[in-house]
Amino acid sequence: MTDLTPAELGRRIGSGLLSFPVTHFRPEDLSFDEDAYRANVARLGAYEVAGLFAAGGTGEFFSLSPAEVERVVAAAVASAPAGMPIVAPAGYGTVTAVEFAKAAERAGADGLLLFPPYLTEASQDGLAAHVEAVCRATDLGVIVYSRANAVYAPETVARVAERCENLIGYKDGIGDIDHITRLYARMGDRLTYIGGLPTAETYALPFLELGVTTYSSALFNFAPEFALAFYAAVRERRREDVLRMLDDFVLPYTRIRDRKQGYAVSIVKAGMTVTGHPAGPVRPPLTDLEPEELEQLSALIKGIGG
Ligand SMILES: O=C([O-])C(=O)C[C@H](O)[C@@H](O)C(=O)[O-]
Repeated sequence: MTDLTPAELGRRIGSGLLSFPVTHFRPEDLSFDEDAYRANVARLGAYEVAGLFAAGGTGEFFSLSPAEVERVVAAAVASAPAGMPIVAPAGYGTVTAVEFAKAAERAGADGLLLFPPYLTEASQDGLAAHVEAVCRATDLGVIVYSRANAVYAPETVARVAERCENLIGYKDGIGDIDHITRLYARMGDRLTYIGGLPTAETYALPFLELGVTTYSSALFNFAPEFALAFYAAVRERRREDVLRMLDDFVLPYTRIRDRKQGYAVSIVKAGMTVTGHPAGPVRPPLTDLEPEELEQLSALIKGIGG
């Protein structure tokens, strides 16, 4: 059971960089490689991060069965250093999302990241009911991931936050300045705001001015020192340093990422391979990088000392 109240969890995760570990699969049959996953969580947990989001988007939540998600979250809880907040995923339709919330509690997680419902579009009233049902089913702090078919209007977030104290965070996967400004102006420090666009470093500095104090770093998986140095430069508003690191590494990296749909995750697993921390292939429907893309990535990573 978590020691953190939802409000404490919100403060903790807003105070530092967020780790979104990949999920390890065995090359021969794509089964979950728990030993390798645990070793990686222990390795990443030794760095100064504010929270670890197990089986998130980068952790291929969408390719795991509910039983696997629970196993991955329990493995993260068992292998991260004591006191590291662990956030578990919930997703798909409302009934399934509630089941994920229960499973997260069983597995010992400290909070929940609520992914968009599967497939269908929904009205703002429907989205509000979806989030409220999940919040009411758990004592854990809940962060909504606003993206794709679940873009939460500021009024919707405010309405649910008023009814559910454990709605503590808003993760943005849209990048609409107007939207974030309206939300922050309305909710201020009642929520923690997380940048959650692919390769979130790209937007970190301008987002900080909008109240978004942290972001989900997928790069942190294979370049933890670089990711932490980047985060420090953002928080200290060292603009020149941020721009240099964007130009040297982050933006060329996104050019490889943009070659195919789904590469935002595949390129992270490729980064693990080229830095000597293999996490296995991605599961379908994602596809792995081509050999020549792997070489380009390797050269880029060498350029930042990785
Ligand atoms: O759920 C997730 O893994 C994400 O939100 C996506 C990434 O961590 C994203 O922010 C990134 O690629 O930096």
